[in-house]
Amino acid sequence: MAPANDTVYGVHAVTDSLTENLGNKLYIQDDIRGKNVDKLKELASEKKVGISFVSKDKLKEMSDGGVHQGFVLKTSAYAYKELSDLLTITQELDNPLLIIIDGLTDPHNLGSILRTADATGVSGIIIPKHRSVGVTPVVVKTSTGAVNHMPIARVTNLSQTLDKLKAAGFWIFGTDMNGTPHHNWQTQGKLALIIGAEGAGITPNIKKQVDEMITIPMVGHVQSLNAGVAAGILMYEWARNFK
Ligand SMILES: C[S@@+](CC[C@H](N)C(=O)[O-])C[C@H]1O[C@@H](n2cnc3c(N)ncnc32)[C@H](O)[C@@H]1O
Repeated sequence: MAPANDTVYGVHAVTDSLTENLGNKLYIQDDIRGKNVDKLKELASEKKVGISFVSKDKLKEMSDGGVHQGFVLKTSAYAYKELSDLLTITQELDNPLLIIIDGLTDPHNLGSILRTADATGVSGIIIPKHRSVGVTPVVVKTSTGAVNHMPIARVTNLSQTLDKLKAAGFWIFGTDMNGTPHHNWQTQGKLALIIGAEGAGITPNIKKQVDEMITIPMVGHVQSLNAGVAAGILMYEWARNFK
């Protein structure tokens, strides 16, 4: 089941959907210029959404005759789960692992995390609505189908989500370069593991809420691992205790 494509059009709707990381492809009327074009081109590029320039008639057809103002966006209509669904799924499990994504923007990294999550028996993924990639066609493709088997919840407030997970008995683990070596990670119980953004890592206020930081020791010259690779190593570290 690939995410169905929906269409939104008009400057405001397109801006909102792009900002919410729901855009798949932006279509711009080929003969218009101005600050809206510049703004939406910049936003699409920031969100890694492709752009095509098409005729006014083509846009009219795509928007079903609606007032498109020169902009049509194809969006992902992936059916996200609620946090409560993930809590229900994990309720009866002794040692579930949830992966929490804090600000990843590269769809290849999210797709790769979904693929390994499925392979290792992770119970679900939590991604923030803002400042993070959602389930786009690239994510679907990179996950090689895992997206269809992995419950993914999108949450508005990651900090409140961590509070709810703690109240449900989860231990919250963060990941960076200054924590407990991953081979000493105590993986019994209900676990949630946070993976940080490609550039900045885990946001400081989220770090304050974790029970413990976990590190994959490194001996070479680079500062950190790719987020998808780090997540993969840690999911296998967790899985080897239970599978
Ligand atoms: C490219 S790293 C971000 C590096 C960032 N400058 C920092 O200081 O955290 C992206 C994410 O991958 C994970 N990661 C990368 N290398 C890691 C390592 N050696 N140990 C644990 N997690 C790691 C963390 O979740 C990190 O937030």
